[in-house]
Amino acid sequence: MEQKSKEEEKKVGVIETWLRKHTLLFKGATRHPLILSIRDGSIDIASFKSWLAQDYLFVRAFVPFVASVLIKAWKESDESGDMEVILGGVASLEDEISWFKREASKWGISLSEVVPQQANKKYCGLLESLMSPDVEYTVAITAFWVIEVVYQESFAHCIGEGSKTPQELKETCERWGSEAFAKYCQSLQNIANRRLQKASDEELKKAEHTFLNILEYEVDFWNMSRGNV
Ligand SMILES: Cc1ncc(CN)c(N)n1
Repeated sequence: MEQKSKEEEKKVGVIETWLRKHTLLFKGATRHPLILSIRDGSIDIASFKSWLAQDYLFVRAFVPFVASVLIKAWKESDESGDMEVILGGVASLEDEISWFKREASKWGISLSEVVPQQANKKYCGLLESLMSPDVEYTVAITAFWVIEVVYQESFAHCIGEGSKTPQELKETCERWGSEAFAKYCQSLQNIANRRLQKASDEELKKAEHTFLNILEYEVDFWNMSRGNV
């Protein structure tokens, strides 16, 4: 793909430029066969249950990561509104954890017995490395946005026009596919874009590397559940 000049990137927004440049990988993470199988109704429920159990563990590790982004916003942000957006994210994770517990009990999953699989451990390890105070706010908020937007784009696809998502999975898809979640992701994207526009070349490079890393880890995360097909 053609290289964009820095001036062009500023006008379009760094994230939009990356999304165009890395369309294939982004599609790989947001149109994974597991998601497509939810949308067309062919999903194997064992795969869904496996994803649910692993994601519960992931979300527990995601909470301290989001808290670390909040601390970075407090210390480094040039806009006070960032904190409110991130705080909203922390607050909604409490509800999300309760939802996972209810959903797990609905499907007969004992969450205390779930063992993290390799791809999950690796991804949680990445989250932990991103919590380091050495990781700049710009890189951390970009990571936060991409983690959230992968789920938003994926699950919105399952409830879009023509979807045959089974009734019992619709609530899951609504959780991340809703308009409200899309708006929240847009707020995160706006913060990340604002920061990236002012970032040094070195910071930009680190943020793009993290963006790509996360997309790959998301694909691996979906793949874990496919092992059950
Ligand atoms: C693996 C994964 N990625 C993203 C999300 C959305 N918070 C999630 N729950 N799990």
